[in-house]
Amino acid sequence: MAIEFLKGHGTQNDFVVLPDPDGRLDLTAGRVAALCDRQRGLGADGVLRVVRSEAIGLPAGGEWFMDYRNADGSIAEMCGNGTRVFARYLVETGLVPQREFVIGTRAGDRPVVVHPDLSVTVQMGPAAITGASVAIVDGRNFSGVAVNVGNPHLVSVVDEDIDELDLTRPPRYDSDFFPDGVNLEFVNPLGEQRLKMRVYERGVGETRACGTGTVAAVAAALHLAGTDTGKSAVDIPGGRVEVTVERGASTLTGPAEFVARGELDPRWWEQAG
Ligand SMILES: N[C@@H](CCC[C@H](N)C(=O)O)C(=O)O
Repeated sequence: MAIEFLKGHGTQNDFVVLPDPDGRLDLTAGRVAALCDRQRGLGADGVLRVVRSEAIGLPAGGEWFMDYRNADGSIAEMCGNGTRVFARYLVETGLVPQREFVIGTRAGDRPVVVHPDLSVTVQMGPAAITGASVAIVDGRNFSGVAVNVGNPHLVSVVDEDIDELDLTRPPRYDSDFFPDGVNLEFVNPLGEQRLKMRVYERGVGETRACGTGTVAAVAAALHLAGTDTGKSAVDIPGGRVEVTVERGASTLTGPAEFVARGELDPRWWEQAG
């Protein structure tokens, strides 16, 4: 069986997209890790399997389910940048005839709009403040706001330039507070309605963007300012996204790009399993 793939990214958070409408692929953690490996595979921060919701018996309001996996093979509830890439794929291939529709994810249904310039807005659901904790980078403590955007985040707004932080090694965090792991964001406010952010993603490492992370960052910054409603541009190493947060809802708008498409070598796929 030929296995098609596409390579795409959202603000340089990059993904291997695997079209699998009928849910036939045996997508093991080993295969995901091999696909995402930048030396022995295609290289990516994660895998987006495009599967019909009914084909895998998962509850979803939309016809299509985004089966997202992190580069280490672990499963995550949600991926904001991936949802934009996923939405553009469905529209450009004609699998979805309209530009406003719903994508199923493990965090729930996510309505999307694919704009004429092919940027995408995702309704990201609630960004819930769940407490406070600490991230430790290079032995230094950074207090943070815990935010759940379907997946867990800890956002530290820091005084020093985030470009100076050494994120080559995993920051530490309180695993009692985050028993399933956490995505760690470090943020500099850049004035009115603008933030700069770096992220160390659960299951991946430092990435050039994280959509759920940018929503968490804006929600945390608003929370620290004593409010729960607002909007902000967020500059990440891979570009810029726009985020709105209100009570019980949030949106993420940004680009979605495709780089390549091809077929996996079936022998490589077998060995990778
Ligand atoms: N890059 C994604 C988030 C992917 C999942 C995350 N690493 C997790 O484990 O929760 C995004 O754009 O939101």
